[in-house]
Amino acid sequence: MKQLTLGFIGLGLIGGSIAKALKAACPEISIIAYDINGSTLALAMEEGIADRISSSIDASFSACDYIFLCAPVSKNDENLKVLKQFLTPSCTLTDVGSVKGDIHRHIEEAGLSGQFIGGHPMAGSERFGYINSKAILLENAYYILTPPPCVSEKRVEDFRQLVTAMGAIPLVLNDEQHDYVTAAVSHLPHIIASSLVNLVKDSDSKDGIMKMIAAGGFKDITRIASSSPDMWQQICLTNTGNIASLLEDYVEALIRIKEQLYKKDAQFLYRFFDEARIYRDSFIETSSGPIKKSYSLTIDIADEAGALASIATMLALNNISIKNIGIVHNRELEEGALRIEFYEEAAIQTAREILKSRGYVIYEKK
Ligand SMILES: NC(=O)c1ccc[n+]([C@@H]2O[C@H](COP(=O)([O-])OP(=O)(O)OC[C@H]3O[C@@H](n4cnc5c(N)ncnc54)[C@H](O)[C@@H]3O)[C@@H](O)[C@H]2O)c1
Ligand SMILES: O=C(O)C(=O)C[C@]1(C(=O)O)C=C[C@@H](O)C=C1
Repeated sequence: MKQLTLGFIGLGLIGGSIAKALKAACPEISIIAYDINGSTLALAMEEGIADRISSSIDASFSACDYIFLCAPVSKNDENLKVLKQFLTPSCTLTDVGSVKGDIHRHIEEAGLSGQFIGGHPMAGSERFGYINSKAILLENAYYILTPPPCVSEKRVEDFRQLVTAMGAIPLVLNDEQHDYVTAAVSHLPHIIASSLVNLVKDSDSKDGIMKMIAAGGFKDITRIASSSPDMWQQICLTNTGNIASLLEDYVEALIRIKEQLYKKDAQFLYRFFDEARIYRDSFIETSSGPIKKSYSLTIDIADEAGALASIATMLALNNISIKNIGIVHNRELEEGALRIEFYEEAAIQTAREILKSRGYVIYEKK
């Protein structure tokens, strides 16, 4: 890949992950970054991810072959107004927003459709900020591209190659298709997760027994309820029509289930769970899709001060990044159990060896 210059306006979870993935794949790439958070920029420089940082959107962005708009969606519009004067015609402008209709409208109003390709990596996390960004976040994730019809095929093809270099899988859709499908598989699920958490919060007893015993099922389906409320507020305010329409279908489906539940309709209930099981299982078979394998193990730890810290330190000293770590309360073991999740296969393998050599008993799901 020719020596490209990339600009990032906003270098948080997604901007940071893209920058890290591209820098790892093509170290010759040069990156200019602007973010309102000065410490983010300083860290990106220190880590060698940014080659230049800017305290504003200025003429340094004129050198860019690609500019990624990765600030929160409401800020992208303001940034675009300032950036426009520094854009050269050859530069491809892209964004990473979770909703595409709005940005496409703003780009058209700005007369920039010919050099814009909407982008949306279907990968993320409930965490945010540069500090949580990881090159691996994009690996094998679908990365949706929404080029306006007037964009040249060459520009789309070049951008596809850049997305492939990140380790992601490019998929071209139009902005309307994008907003409908993501409403179904991303936006509505976030509303469902948060409403379920709120239901449990409102139904729990004073001593929080529901919260205490909530196990894998509840935690699996509600992880995303920990996501940024700012981001999800923006998504709901910009993809309102699609989300509301799917929400209506979903409410109707829930009402049907409630009716059959009262009727104790055994056949309906079996079919309901069975159809969902078959369809859900078919997702896992698409192994290169965005559903990532989870690399986690559970170990026994003594119930004593510092036990968790010493394991975290031991792994950090061996350059192993931990994705998640926490005490597991819902298992039969007598002592405490610690579940550790890693980002990749190589990390779990090394961790397994280190922990075994220190005498830890390891449990892993087959
Ligand atoms: N989080 C996810 O799971 C996910 C996944 C795919 C796409 N997205 C989309 O990516 C976009 C960014 O989300 P994120 O998760 O990276 O958020 P983030 O909060 O991690 O990052 C946003 C970054 O923008 C910076 N910023 C804020 N205001 C700014 C401004 N006016 N100018 C320049 N920088 C500014 C922040 O300091 C931060 O570093 C959102 O539009 C979101 O829809 C998020
Ligand atoms: O994995 C998560 O935490 C996510 O919520 C990621 C997720 C999604 O819904 O799948 C969230 C929003 C994005 O626009 C794309 C991906």
